[in-house]
Formats: sequence, C-alpha cells, structure tokens
Amino acid sequence: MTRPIVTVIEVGKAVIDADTVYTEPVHFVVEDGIIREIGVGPYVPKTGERVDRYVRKGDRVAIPGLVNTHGHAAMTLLRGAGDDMPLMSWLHDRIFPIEARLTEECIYWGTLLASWEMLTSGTTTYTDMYMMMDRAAQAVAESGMRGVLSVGVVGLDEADRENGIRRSRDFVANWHGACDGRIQVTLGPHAPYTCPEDYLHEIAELASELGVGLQIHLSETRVEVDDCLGKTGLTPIALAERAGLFRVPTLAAHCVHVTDDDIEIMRANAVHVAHNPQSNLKLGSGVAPLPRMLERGLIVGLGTDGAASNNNLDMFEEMRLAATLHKGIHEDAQCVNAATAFRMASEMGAAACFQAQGAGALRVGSPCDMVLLDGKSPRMLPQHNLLSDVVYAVGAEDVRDVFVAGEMVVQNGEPLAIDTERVAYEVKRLRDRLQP
Ligand SMILES: CSC[C@H]1O[C@@H](n2cnc3c(O)ncnc32)[C@H](O)[C@@H]1O
Ligand SMILES: [Zn+2]
Repeated sequence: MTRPIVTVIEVGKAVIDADTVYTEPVHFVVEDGIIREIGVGPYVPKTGERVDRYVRKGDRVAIPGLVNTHGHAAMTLLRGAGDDMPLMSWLHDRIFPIEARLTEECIYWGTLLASWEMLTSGTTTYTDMYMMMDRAAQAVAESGMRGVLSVGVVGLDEADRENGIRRSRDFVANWHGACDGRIQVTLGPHAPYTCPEDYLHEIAELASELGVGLQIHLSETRVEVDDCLGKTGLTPIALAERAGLFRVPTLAAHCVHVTDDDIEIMRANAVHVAHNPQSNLKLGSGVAPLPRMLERGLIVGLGTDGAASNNNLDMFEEMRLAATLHKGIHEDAQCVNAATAFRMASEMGAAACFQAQGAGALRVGSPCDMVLLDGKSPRMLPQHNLLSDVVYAVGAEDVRDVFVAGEMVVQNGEPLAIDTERVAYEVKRLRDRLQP
C-alpha cells in the first residue's frame, strides 16, 4: 500500500464554513487531498509523522474554494460580442451565429481562458453546458479545476436529437469521474423551448440509465413562461416534471419567473437551483424569488452564467450581488444575509451541483479546495467581522493562492498549470476569426 501524500498548510485566519471562523493562526493537515486535521497555531509534528510539503502563509486568510453552479465556459470567447439585448434576440441574432463558427480549438482555448479567470478569482469548481465538450474536459483536466460538465443538447430536429443522445452517452463514458473525480458529468438538455417534451423524457431516461444528473435552463424569462403556458397549458417547471425530468437529480438554472406552485414542485422533487443574478439583470430577464426558494428549503447555488451575458466569471461579485439585490427588492436589510450568500457560493453551491458531502467547506473530511486571500488587503481592514469582509468587501484581486484537492493550482495570483500568455495570444487570434 502506498503512503498518503501529506501537506501541511499554515494560514493566519480561516473561514471554515459560514458558521465557523478562526481569527487566529490555523494549520490544516491534508492527506491525499482530504483535510484530516485542523488545529489552532503552527503545526507540531507528532512522533513518526512525515510531512511531504509545507505551505506557510501566515499573512493569508483561508476560505473554501468557491463553486460556480451555472455557466458556459468557452463563452469567454464571446465576451462583449453582444450586450444590452434581451435573451431571445441576444441568442438568435448575436450568439448562435457566432457559435456556428466555433471550432474545437475555440472550445479548448476559451475554456482555458475561463479556467484562468475562475481560478484566479477563487472558484475551484464550476459547471458547464456547452458544445465539443471533449475539448472543454481536456482544458479542465489540464487546469487542475473541478468541473461538472455537460454536452448541451437541443432537440428541434431528428438529427440534433440523435446527435445529442450519442454525444452525451459518449461523454459520460469517457469523462465521468475522470482525473480522480475532479471531472463529473451530467446531461445537459438546453431548455424546454429547445427540447420538446418527449425529448426531455428521453434524456431523463438516459440520465437514469447512466446514473448521472442533469442541468437545464428553466423559466429564465417571462416570454419563455408565457409561450410555454400558451403551447402546453403548463409552466416550464410543470412541463419538465410531466416529462419525468425530475426523476433524476436536476440542477435548474435561473428559475426567475416561478410561481409558488413551481417552487412546490421543485421542493417535492428535490430540484436544485442555480441563481444567476448578474446575468439575469444584464439580459433584463428579472430577479429570481431567491428568498422564497430558500424559505421553502430549496438547495440554491450561485452562478455567473457565460461571460457573454455577465460579462465576467467572478463569484465574489455574484455573492455580493445576491446579498444586496434582494435586500433592495424587498426593502429588508436582513434578506439573504452574508452567511446565506457565502453558503450559496460554497457549501450549498457544492451540494447544488452534486459534489460529495463536505465539499465547499474546510472541515475535517472535506476535500482540500481552498483559497488563500491576502490578509493585508485594505478590503480586510480593520476586520470587525471576517465573514462580512469576504462577502461585502473582498474582490477577486485579493485572491493569492488556490488549492484543488490539496494541489496548489494558483500561486501568488498566477495559475501554475495554465500558460496565460499563450491563452491570451490564442483567444485574440480566434476572436478575429469569429467575427461574421
Ligand atoms: C446547447 S449549448 C448551451 C447553449 O446555451 C446558450 N446560453 C448561454 N446563456 C444562456 C442563457 O442565459 N439562457 C439560455 N441559453 C443560454 C449558449 O449560447 C449555448 O448555445
Ligand atoms: Zn446558461
């Protein structure tokens, strides 16, 4: 039997989870990527204990790696390609024509650009629904991130339907659980307005057969809901339930225009939600009833959506927006407090995208997905309340070092496994080819 790799990480302070904050020096003992011990003060080796790696960062504040529960990574290549438009014309008039020109290398370099952006802004796990996903998975494998990846499928004609099923099946076979479990696969039916009910049913059956969950856009705009009601007499969420979608673990993105009955359907079927406040605001879609969903006990994570509708992948911005937007809407300063927003960006987000128990926190037994913030940042002074600083004040620029499964993937703000100069060169080259 091989001996585990033991890493000791010493930091100045640590947010273990939304309810547990250490304001004194802390050490973490990590064995094969899992946190085995947390102690106050410097690490003192016990007799016979061997440590393979020491990381001494006394001026850093440790937080769990952030979890982005909805996005389309390679859409970084489309950042700024279509702004100030509502969803449907944005998709049909700007995005789909550019996406028709995307090649495999676009997906690879676009996903690496997203990984660079996400890792250096403190995200260690992200979800993705897009195309040519083998190249996205290759980028995730190389970058060191965790990804919950899906082939985005639409079913408006027979050829698309067959391709979607075949590609999804192959993608699960090739990548589910790859890279020591860093890559997880779900199915990715795009939305009820691009996947007819019988196709949603077929995808749910496939997910069940393959033992994976699925992610889908649901009830993002008022137009989507009104069209669906007009055509079927059901809301998109009621339609998805009738199609049998919710018989498999489902992560529903957006859920902006949902009724109380919809929320009850989601609760009864344990549907998870990805709340994307920035993208919903920018596309003029509206504001999801997050407080009602949380009150009813739904598991809700935060997401950026793609970089063409956000227009960045910064989860600190998303967390702060979630913790302020709903206060304003409801004229209630206690609505979605700092702890709730932090939980959604970490532990609840990890649960929302089907990560293992303990993921998204820094407790004993959790995977060591850890972000070290600059404890000397002006945004963390004078430090009345560390959790408040992390949610309301800190920004991506304060992220210094990042670990995924105990491996350092960002050091002093630089990704260790991504050639950032090359990525910058390649995405500029590809941008020029994408213009119609
Ligand atoms: C079939 S691959 C995924 C597909 O989704 C598109 N997309 C990006 N953002 C959104 C959004 O907010 N709502 C619906 N669809 C979206 C993306 O451009 C791809 O075509
Ligand atoms: Zn989306």
